[in-house]
Amino acid sequence: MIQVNNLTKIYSNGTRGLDDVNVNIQDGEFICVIGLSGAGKSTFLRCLNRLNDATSGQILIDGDDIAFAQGAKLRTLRRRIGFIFQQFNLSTRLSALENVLAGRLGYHNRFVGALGLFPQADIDLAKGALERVGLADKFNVRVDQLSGGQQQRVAIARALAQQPKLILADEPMASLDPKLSGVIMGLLKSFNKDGISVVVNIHVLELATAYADRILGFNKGRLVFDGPPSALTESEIERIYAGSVADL
Ligand SMILES: Nc1ncnc2c1ncn2[C@@H]1O[C@H](COP(=O)(O)OP(=O)(O)OP(=O)(O)O)[C@@H](O)[C@H]1O
Repeated sequence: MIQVNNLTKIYSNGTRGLDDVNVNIQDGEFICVIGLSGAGKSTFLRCLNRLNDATSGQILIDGDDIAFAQGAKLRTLRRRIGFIFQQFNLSTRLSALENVLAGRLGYHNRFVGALGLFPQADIDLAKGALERVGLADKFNVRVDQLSGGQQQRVAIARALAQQPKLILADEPMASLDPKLSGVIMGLLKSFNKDGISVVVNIHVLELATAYADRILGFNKGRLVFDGPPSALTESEIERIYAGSVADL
C-alpha cells in the first residue's frame, strides 16, 4: 500500500507541480490519472518513484517513508516499481533482450550489468517477459529496427522483468498510433490481474473510464477527483478540466 501525505513539488522556477496531494493506493488497484496538460500527472508519477524529488510531504510504501530516501533504500524501492515512459527510454542500439535484462539491474551489483553477466534465471525471465508482450521472435533484434509499438512493448517487458509490485506508466500510448492504445492498456490490465498495481497517466478519457477501477483527476497540481469511473459525472469532468492550458 502506498500512502501519499501532503505531497508538494515546487520546481525551481516556482511552479507548483503538485500542491498538497493526499491519496492512498491499495495493492492490486488499476488507477488512471487524468487532467489537462500541465496539471501535474507526470510530476505525481515521477515523485512516486523518485525520478523527481518532492519539496515536502511523505510517500509511505508499506509504512516506510521513501520521499527523501537515499542509497540502498532508494535502490531497493525502485526495483519493485516499473516505470513506462511516453518515449520508451530504451537503449536503441541494444537488442530487445538486452533492454529487458536492464530491468534486472536493481537486483545485482553494478558489475553484472556492465559485464553482461546476468544469471540464466534472469535471461529466462526476460525472455518470458518478451513472450508475454508478443515479441518472442524479436529477442535479438536491435531496438532501433523495431516499430514504435514494438519498442513500447519492449519497455513494458522491461518493467515486467523487474517483478514489480507497482507499474507506473506515463502516457504510454501518447507516441503511438491510437490503434495501439487497446494493446498497451490490455497488457497493463493483464499484469494487474496477476496482482501488480498499475497507475497510468492518460489523455484519453474514454480509455481511462474503460480500464480503471479508480480515477484520479488533477488540476493545477491539486488532486480534485478521486473515485470510480461511475462517479465521473459531467460536472466532475468539467471541474477536472477547468481552466485553459494557457493558465497552467
Ligand atoms: N522541470 C520542470 N521545471 C519547471 N516546471 C516544470 C518542470 N516539469 C514540469 N513543470 C511544470 O509543472 C506543472 C506540471 O507539469 P506535469 O508535466 O507534471 O503535467 P502533466 O499533467 O503531466 O502534463 P502533460 O500531460 O503535458 O504531460 C506544469 O505547469 C509544468 O510546466
